[in-house]
Amino acid sequence: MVALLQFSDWQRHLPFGIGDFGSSRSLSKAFKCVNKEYKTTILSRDPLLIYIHGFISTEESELLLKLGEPKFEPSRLGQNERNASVRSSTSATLLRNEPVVDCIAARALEFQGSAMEGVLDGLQLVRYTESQQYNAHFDWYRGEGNHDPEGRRYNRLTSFFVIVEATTDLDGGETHFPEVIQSPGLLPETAMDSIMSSQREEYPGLRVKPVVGNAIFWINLHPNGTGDERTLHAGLPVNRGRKTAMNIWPRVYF
Ligand SMILES: O=C(O)CCC(=O)C(=O)O
Ligand SMILES: [Fe+2]
Repeated sequence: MVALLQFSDWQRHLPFGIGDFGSSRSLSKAFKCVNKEYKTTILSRDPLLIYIHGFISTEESELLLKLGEPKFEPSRLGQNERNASVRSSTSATLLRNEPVVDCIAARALEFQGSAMEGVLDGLQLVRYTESQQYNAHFDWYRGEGNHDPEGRRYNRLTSFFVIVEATTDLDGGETHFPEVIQSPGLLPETAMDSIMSSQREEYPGLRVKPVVGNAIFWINLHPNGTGDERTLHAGLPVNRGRKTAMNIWPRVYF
């Protein structure tokens, strides 16, 4: 069943949503936010890592690309720093109040259930072309976490990494979790083949292939709020073609 999500439903989830609210001619004004159906596969129990099949529709990915297209600029590390040897991709910040963006944000919060205060970081597209990559890193902040403009302390509780574009010639560009070993018996080989790339000795661990519309979700923090080192991950170099994805990072406040 596909139900229409009312404006008030998803607005209620996003009381303090951050992001760029700047004005735009809403490209996605005619877009209808539906409760999209998707399927899930657990890739790892601990840390929890879930693969989501069909998290966004073709219409949604096309709209996201249209919105992001004019805005790609070299990706940052943290707030302002740039270092192409660590992260050589380009990024485009997506505007909030854009129906397709808010629809996907609401879907992400609904997926994780314990939506806390519904505040999201990210909401940006990240794009890799040939030889571009993002070295192994954590999405969570070390130490005390980060502070919002009101001085409240938070960290990134979870991560959604949603593939928005993967050209037909795309080679490489897997999301690699070197510390995650596939839980024995969790998945049949055949299911794994469609999600994982074949063995690449130089990258042991979990290598998730970029497939348009699908997403990876994981939990960044231990129950006591500290960062889980096992969530270390990288965007492996794209050897050929182009990959574009969307980051969503729901926060937890302390
Ligand atoms: O490109 C990838 O596969 C991962 C990107 C990533 O981890 C990030 O943007 O934080
Ligand atoms: Fe990341």
